[in-house]
Amino acid sequence: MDTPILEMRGANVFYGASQILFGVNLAVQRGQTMALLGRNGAGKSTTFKAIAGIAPPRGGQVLLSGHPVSGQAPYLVARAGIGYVPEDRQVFPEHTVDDNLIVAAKRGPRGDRHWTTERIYEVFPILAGMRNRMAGRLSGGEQQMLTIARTLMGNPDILLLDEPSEGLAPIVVRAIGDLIRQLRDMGVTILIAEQNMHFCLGIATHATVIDKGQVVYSATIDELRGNDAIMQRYLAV
Ligand SMILES: Nc1ncnc2c1ncn2[C@@H]1O[C@H](COP(=O)(O)OP(=O)(O)OP(=O)(O)O)[C@@H](O)[C@H]1O
Repeated sequence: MDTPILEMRGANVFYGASQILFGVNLAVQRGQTMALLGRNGAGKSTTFKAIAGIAPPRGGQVLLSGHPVSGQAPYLVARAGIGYVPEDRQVFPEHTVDDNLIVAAKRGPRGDRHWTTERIYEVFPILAGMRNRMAGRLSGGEQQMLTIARTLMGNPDILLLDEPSEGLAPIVVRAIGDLIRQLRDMGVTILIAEQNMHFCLGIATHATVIDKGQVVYSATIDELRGNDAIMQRYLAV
């Protein structure tokens, strides 16, 4: 197998004295859409924070294309190629959609500039029609699209999406799902944390299941779909 774009090896993460992650291993290959699934409180967001450098592991490593990034400040991790979209949608509310995108524009880790505002507007036509609108006036779903678009403007090697469907109406969840599928089909490498397994079944190529801070299963999405025992036990379907 090729060197994974993103690898977490034996990560132990603590908040103060409480250990939250216990030796988490995770590997995402180029072009995969990996779902990190688990119940509320299982440790999905903490895994993302550990990767992004916000909650650095006390043991273990995070590697990007084989190079260690753990221990680096979050802005350096971002610059190395990890595009993290946190759960709370962070847009600049008093700035236009266009400005939100422009301020996020950055060459990728190897100087590539694949994502431009023009390219974003082709892939996110809904944002194109709102380019002069204040971001704070967008709906929750539109803000979610804008945060994903802004992160792509940094030309990352991998996109980390933390619960992109959370708090959105079913029709909006479908639109976000279509968008992520489109990015997947364009070859964008994605790691997506979700409680909503059904959302991920139609999007992801691979799945890793986390429970009480430990990885309990990792396989292709089709294998997960055929494994009732895992779904019943850890995903409460
Ligand atoms: N800042 C913090 N301080 C202490 N404990 C925390 C903190 N943030 C999260 N936790 C605890 O860590 C555990 C894992 O939380 P985490 O947010 O990673 O789970 P999650 O799988 O992302 O769930 P959710 O879907 O609720 O976000 C939970 O028990 C949570 O209460």
